Amino acid sequence: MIQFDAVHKRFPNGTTAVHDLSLEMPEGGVTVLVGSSGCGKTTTLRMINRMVEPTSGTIQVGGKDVTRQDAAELRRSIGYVIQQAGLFPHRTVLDNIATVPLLLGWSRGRARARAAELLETVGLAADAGKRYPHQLSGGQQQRVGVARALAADPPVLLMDEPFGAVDPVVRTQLQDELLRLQKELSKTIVFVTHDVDEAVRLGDQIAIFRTGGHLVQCASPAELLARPADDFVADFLGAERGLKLLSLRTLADVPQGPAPEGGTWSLVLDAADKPLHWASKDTEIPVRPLRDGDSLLAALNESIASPNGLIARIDADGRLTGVSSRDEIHRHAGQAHTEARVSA
Ligand SMILES: Nc1ncnc2c1ncn2[C@@H]1O[C@H](COP(=O)(O)OP(=O)(O)OP(=O)(O)O)[C@@H](O)[C@H]1O
Repeated sequence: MIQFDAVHKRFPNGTTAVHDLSLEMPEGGVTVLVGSSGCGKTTTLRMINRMVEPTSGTIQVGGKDVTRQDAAELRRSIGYVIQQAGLFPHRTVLDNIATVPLLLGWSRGRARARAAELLETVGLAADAGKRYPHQLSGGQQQRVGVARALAADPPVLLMDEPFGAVDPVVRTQLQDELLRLQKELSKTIVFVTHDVDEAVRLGDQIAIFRTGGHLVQCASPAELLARPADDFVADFLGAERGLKLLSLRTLADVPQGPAPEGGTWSLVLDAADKPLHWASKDTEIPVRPLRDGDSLLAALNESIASPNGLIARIDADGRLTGVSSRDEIHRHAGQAHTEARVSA
């Protein structure tokens, strides 16, 4: 666990970057720091590994005051990922990943074997290890950045806008990868972003800051979306925060029935029972079938796009299990909102 107690940071030029911050970041969870530009997110992050020293207050990692530890040693025990990966341009990918293990005194062979293993963990082909950073795409470089941060298996990872410089499709892939990795590794992650959707997707808790380094609210995504503490938080989350809340709920509880027969639209399946499209007498409309783990938001979206308001549901193998109606999805969406408001 990372614990901030009454932490204040004032830079020599008089700027207060962080104001009286008390915050707990739970072990094995993802804490996302969001807020407008200049509100103190990066400063907060960098105080954890002592790249910035607090003016007053205490920060503990795993129960130990960071200011009582050797700064270089502390940094080696905490993974750090930044925007555009920050890789060493003249070292191969493998050597980049092996940096911290080598600093920790591992043998070259062991460090390289670990680096090769991590390449696979972050979804890169083995031959990427021999290349130099500029020979990789932005998304691949970010993956190397994550691998490098994980190399010495640190319990804590600090990630400062790690996916800020890649296009939206790659960004979603990198978020998926991080969620997959986190399921396996359960690191204590502190993640800075400007993007509310990214925060909602990745965070176990989200801390919202406003200018002057003031923490306004820290809560789970569902709690925050259902009960923003004030207008600043509500505005920050955006007008569609109701829809964002639906992105956190799955389709699993929405009932399903058999696909209709004999109506205007019928669902056409292939030989393996996989939905292909909706068909009427003279038109075919594409279908995007959904699984139980897909979100209510995706279901609502698909039910609006569907010509008869029905969505096709499939199992893990892609076979049709049934259909659900727009009304049913709508009813569950409303229920999800009420529950979130009551339990928040
Ligand atoms: N070394 C420094 N000296 C003086 N002021 C600084 C220094 N570093 C940051 N600041 C100021 O402290 C405030 C907080 O900066 P910080 O980088 O933590 O904000 P941020 O929320 O991460 O911003 P962004 O989202 O734009 O990256 C800003 O006003 C910034 O200008």
